[in-house]
Amino acid sequence: MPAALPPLRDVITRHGLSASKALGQNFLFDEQLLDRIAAIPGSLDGQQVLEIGPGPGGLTRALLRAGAQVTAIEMDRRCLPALAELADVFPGQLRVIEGDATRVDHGLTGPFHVVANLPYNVGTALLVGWLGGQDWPPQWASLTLMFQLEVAQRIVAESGSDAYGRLAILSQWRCQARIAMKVHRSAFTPPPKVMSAVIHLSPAAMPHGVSARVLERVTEAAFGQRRKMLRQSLKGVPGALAALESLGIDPQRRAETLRVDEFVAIARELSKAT
Ligand SMILES: C[S@@+](CC[C@H](N)C(=O)[O-])C[C@H]1O[C@@H](n2cnc3c(N)ncnc32)[C@H](O)[C@@H]1O
Repeated sequence: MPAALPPLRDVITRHGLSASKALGQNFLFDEQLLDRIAAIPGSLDGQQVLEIGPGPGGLTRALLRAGAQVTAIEMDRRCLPALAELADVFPGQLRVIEGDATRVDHGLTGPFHVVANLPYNVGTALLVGWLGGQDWPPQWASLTLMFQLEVAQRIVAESGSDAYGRLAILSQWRCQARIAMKVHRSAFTPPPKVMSAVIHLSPAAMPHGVSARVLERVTEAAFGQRRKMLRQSLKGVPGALAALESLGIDPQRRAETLRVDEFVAIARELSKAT
């Protein structure tokens, strides 16, 4: 059992880690809450975990306590001494990479879980990156990510709702996506203006014969003009109107009324031609 760790507030004070707004820093100090987040992917004992933005290491501690082998990417070099202390307490379990997670290579091979209290300014871009690409199943075994509640609701939204759009389709067409936990703004230091939620995604079977790139193109066009009828919004996508006709999808419908499987069917028709 590792030595007792100092309270996170002391770590912040000792290392002078005043929260930077530019780096999206809202820290979590409640260790019970952090342990509950680390438990969302299931047992992490001996599993590889990629953490983005460990900051002073609150969530990192919880992952290490759960027995994970953690690779953590942090952009703020002020946090590195605090993370080095954590690495000493959990020998051989923590590897820290200094850099921008949207650019650096994590170097992980084999399946890994992603667990992160993401910086809000880069969270959606990272998620879209993890969800993309033709290779499926992906390298990651699950994604457990903190988002603003409003973004989390867009990820799990069903067709017909205001939150439904591109992010819902990219998240749901070959993943199981759910909101695992809502987190009150007061849990963070400093508290952000909005509520948060942890989403959990795990890879599901990839629908047959569908190009991920084509699906992305179709959803981008359809939701680029979400209030317009499909016959208007999809006009610029070659073959899309013919695909609607052959699938019996009324071109007078609007994007937000189409279910995920209907978007997948359109992309499959178009993928035949590419
Ligand atoms: C919301 S804070 C979370 C901190 C800590 N994980 C916690 O739960 O208390 C986001 C963290 O991501 C870091 N960060 C911001 N942009 C980053 C980027 N592009 N790549 C890596 N880390 C980044 C920030 O410095 C900060 O430590």
